[in-house]
Amino acid sequence: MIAEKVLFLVLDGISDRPCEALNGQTPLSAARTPVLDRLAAEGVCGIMDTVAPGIRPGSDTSHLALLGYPPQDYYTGRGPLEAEGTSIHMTAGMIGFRCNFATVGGDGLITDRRAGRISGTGPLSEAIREGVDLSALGVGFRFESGAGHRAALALTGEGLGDAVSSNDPKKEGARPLTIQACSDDPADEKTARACNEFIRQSAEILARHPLNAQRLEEGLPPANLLLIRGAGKMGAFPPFQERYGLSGSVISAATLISGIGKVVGLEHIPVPGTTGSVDSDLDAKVKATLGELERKDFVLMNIKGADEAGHDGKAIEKRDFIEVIDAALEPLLALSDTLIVICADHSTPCSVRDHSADPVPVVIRGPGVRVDPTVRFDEVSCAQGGLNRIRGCDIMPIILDLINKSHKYGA
Ligand SMILES: O=C(O)[C@@H](CO)OP(=O)(O)O
Ligand SMILES: [Mg+2]
Repeated sequence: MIAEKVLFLVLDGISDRPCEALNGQTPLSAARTPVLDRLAAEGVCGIMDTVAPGIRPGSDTSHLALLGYPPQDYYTGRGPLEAEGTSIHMTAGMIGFRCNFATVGGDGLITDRRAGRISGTGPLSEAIREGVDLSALGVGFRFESGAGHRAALALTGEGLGDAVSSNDPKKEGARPLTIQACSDDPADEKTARACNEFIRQSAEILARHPLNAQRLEEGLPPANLLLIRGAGKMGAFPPFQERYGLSGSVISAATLISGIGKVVGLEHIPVPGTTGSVDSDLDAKVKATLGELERKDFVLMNIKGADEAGHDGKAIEKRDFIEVIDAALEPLLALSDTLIVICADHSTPCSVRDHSADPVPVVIRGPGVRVDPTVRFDEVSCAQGGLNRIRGCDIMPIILDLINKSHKYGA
């Protein structure tokens, strides 16, 4: 039997390094994961450098690589991808940015890059849309909330460049930076001016917003500053369906991933109750994925919460959420005619609180797979598996070969 459908599940940032809080185990190896282990036992396992050995990937570059769009050829910055994951559609001349709602103290130092992992920022974004005016600079904008503390900005207007820096120092306890043009090009200078003005005006609006007054009353960090990064224009992506002959959908609460899916031509299927965090409704997500597999050849599904726990340095929370994921994946065991591919997009070690280049575990289970002796889905067990060590850009060719859709190289 040959599989006709492909479920590609990315467990965002699930892999890790040994954690002190877990007696030297990783959250994945410490977690009880009967479903993932059974898939490992019935499949072929390996480890994967999603971009290349020693390269610490963003979720943007890693997902592009996993879908077979090498970032060195296709990546034009995170901003436009994140914007497309919201309701913003990036057209020629627009410059996209990823934004964080963050907290800055009275002394001007950032106290939380994610404003206490705020959610429900819709009213803040609405106030920014209504109140910020960049017309004196000849610039318009779109601004939309994403999942959690995330948002996307797109600048519109004549003569805007995308070679600008970020105001995000990437750490707490530092001052927000001034956005600079990275060249003498007046277009980059215009964008840098517009960004700094956007940040200034939005901070004034956020400072007097009732939602922040309420957060202060509740002892929560206010979302009183926007951190802006990942400037870019939209790239050109050959459609997934033309490239692989597969129709596809993307199921992800994280706007970056739904944006990447959309720009390569996957249909984005929103699932109510999913949040991109550890409180997400994973049963609803799995149900929606199974439904999509009835209609489409390929479904990309992303579960984000373990990555957030890694960024927050919470090893026990990460382990516990991995167990929640595992329980939610139980219905996948019944998919006998589907190729199931499960991996991470990068490691997010709790000790690093950011992504690392440590290779990620991968399992492929389904018809035609040469089952190897690995019986556990974790970083070390998978390293013994039959896929050995591959790169992210190898995974689509391997999938296509297993479903008999690869092109012969040679005559
Ligand atoms: O979006 C996220 O989850 C992370 C990393 O991709 O970004 P940040 O550190 O700004 O929260
Ligand atoms: Mg990621």
